[in-house]
Amino acid sequence: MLTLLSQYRHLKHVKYLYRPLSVMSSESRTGPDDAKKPFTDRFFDSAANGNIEELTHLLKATVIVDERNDNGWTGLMLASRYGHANAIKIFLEKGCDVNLVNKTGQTALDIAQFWDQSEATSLIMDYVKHDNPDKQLRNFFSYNPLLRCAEKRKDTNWLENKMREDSTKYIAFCELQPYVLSLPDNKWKYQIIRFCYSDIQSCINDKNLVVFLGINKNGDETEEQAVFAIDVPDEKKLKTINPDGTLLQPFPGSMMLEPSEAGILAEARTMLDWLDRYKFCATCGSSTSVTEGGHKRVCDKKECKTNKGIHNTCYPRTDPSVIMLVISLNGKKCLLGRGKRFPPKMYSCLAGFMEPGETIEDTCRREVHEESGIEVGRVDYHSSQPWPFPASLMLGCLAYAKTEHLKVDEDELEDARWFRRPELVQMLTRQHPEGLFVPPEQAIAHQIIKSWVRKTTNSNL
Ligand SMILES: NC(=O)C1=CN([C@@H]2O[C@H](COP(=O)(O)OP(=O)(O)OC[C@H]3O[C@@H](n4cnc5c(N)ncnc54)[C@H](O)[C@@H]3O)[C@@H](O)[C@H]2O)C=CC1
Ligand SMILES: [Mg+2]
Ligand SMILES: [Mg+2]
Ligand SMILES: [Mg+2]
Ligand SMILES: [Zn+2]
Repeated sequence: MLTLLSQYRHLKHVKYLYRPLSVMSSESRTGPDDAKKPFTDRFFDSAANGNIEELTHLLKATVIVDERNDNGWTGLMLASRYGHANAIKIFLEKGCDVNLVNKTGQTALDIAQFWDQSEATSLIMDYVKHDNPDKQLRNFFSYNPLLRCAEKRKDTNWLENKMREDSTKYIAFCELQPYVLSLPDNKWKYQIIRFCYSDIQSCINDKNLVVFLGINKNGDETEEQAVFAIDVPDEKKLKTINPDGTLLQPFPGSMMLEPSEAGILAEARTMLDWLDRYKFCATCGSSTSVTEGGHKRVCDKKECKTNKGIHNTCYPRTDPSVIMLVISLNGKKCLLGRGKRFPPKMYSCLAGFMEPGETIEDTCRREVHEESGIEVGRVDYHSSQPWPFPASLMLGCLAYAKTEHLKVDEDELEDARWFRRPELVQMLTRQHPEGLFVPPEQAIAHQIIKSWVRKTTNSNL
């Protein structure tokens, strides 16, 4: 009964977010005034009314497919609400983003299901399942477009020739910060500068750290553009080659790269950091030499144990860490904490490094208990994210609490609190009355929170 009531409250709430023309007076629906309406109003009306002709016309040049109204509704959401299958097909063909949520945290699929629009529901479900396997959530820093071509790393001749080829590109780092150009009036504010061998030649010497990142396939099978990362300790050298460049700070700088650029940064930064930190053999303390295009360090002492058999100390590190959204016993709240070094008013998922011999699930249980005193039962995997500061792999999970009483670890956290769903929506959309917010969409924490908010839209206010 309680669930039914809460669904009904929710229904009223959603219903009045958008009033389509079908519930407005007939005068406003047609007539000469219609043409004078702003394009976006006409766009939302045509989506809600299933006016295919107008929709197709507006989408041709005037309105973007993912345009949103004041309540965060897209055309796809409106077409789904009123079950206009033909309009939905147009949006899907145009490549709209089915993952967007409105200000109450609902996707178009949530809306179609909630309003029992079965054709709309199956159209969107089929699209997500079959037509678009790539639509599975991918986190920022994971869109590296390069083919790593690990088999080429041992081919010294190939690598040496590639390093000098005209088509080869270098991205340069100084103190682990990439050298970038700023892009005015662009959503992604920076682009990593690509240098040719002739540009960067003067910076290459025996001491430079250079990593073969991979091949950029340009569609043409014969043209294989290799991409290398190079550490140039002196920024002035880079300035003389390209005076317009600047070094990009990790935060928030790297969040302002296009996702594919951030993917390349993730590989390059972690590799250069590892090469720089692990100069000596971890087993015998001797010096080491870089091989395999920067992907391996071998001990210079022939008799060293690491030169017999395979040793993980010769290879780059990845430190697995868990990051989890803890869900309360009744499924209506979730737990977020404030790390001591967080920006003021930011709350995020709890996180922690894995320890040897632990499963992902056990690390989640241990870290949540250490940091908040909460006991966790079931743990479900969500998604992962490379986090190149310096070498973490974030394993995102949903963790279901067995207790609710908080005992915050004051060494690590400044605060930890249970938040209800409507408050999370405000935090995700930066509309919280106290100004509280969660990390930006580039962080896996944001994506885990958002997907929980979406999934629980209809049943758990
Ligand atoms: N992508 C994202 O949304 C987020 C990423 N993170 C990352 O998750 C990672 C783990 O989170 P924390 O809460 O800091 O972990 P944590 O809760 O395990 O505590 C950190 C402490 O663990 C120890 N530690 C154990 N193994 C370590 C290792 N391999 N490297 C460094 N310190 C280690 C150190 O004493 C350190 O101070 C961090 O790298 C952090 O940057 C954290 C929150 C959000
Ligand atoms: Mg932690
Ligand atoms: Mg911890
Ligand atoms: Mg820990
Ligand atoms: Zn050694």
